[in-house]
Amino acid sequence: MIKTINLKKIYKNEGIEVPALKGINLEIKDGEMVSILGPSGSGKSTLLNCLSGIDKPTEGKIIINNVDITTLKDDELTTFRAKNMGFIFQFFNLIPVLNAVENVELPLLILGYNEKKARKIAENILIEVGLKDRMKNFPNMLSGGEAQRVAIARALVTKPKIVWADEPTGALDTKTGMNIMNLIKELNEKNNQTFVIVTHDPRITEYTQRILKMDSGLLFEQN
Ligand SMILES: Nc1ncnc2c1ncn2[C@@H]1O[C@H](COP(=O)(O)OP(=O)(O)OP(=O)(O)O)[C@@H](O)[C@H]1O
Repeated sequence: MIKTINLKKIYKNEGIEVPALKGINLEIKDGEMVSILGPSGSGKSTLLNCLSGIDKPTEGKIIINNVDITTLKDDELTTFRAKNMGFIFQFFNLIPVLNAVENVELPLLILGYNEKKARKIAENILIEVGLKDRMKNFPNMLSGGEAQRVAIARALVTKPKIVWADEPTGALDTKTGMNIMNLIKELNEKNNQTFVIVTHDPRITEYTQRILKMDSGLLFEQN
């Protein structure tokens, strides 16, 4: 379970304070697929960055699988994230000098899997996302939809309990975006992983079980 207690984030820049999160209390159950919807500047990315340990909150607790991640030391947090979390970004964030299968196997190599085993697992997951014939393509030889499938495969390859997605369809045309959402939904149902998807696009929320609406650093829940 993911739980926050009175989560606050205040950015401080040259003496100016910007309160981006003003006390967020949320609970997301294991296996849930949730969207966080809100206008530009409402704090969605800040919330996702705090929940996923990319950024540190100013105040409050973030409890993930019974661990308050705000109390972890940097190296403990890095290990916790590598073991428990996967990330999907708007612009895919693939490594340009690695081909598709090399991008996907990288998280496994970082976790210490041997090369043969990592390659096999990466190939299987690329088949699962429909990219059997694109394994050796470099990112610049993939369409946007294919690149996002590779990124999804990379996010899921370590079988994380939680997958964070920041505008996963933001750089794609509508049809490709909907295909990606169908794939994410299918994987969520099959693997019972928690998906938290940040978006400003209400169409994306139709794929999720629950919508958490944000405005001005606060959360308004909707079922
Ligand atoms: N590094 C920063 N320093 C100062 N203020 C920041 C910083 N990052 C974000 N903010 C401010 O915090 C608020 C929330 O920003 P955030 O990026 O979380 O919103 P968002 O809902 O994700 O917006 P968008 O949909 O446009 O990405 C905004 O007012 C923004 O200007």
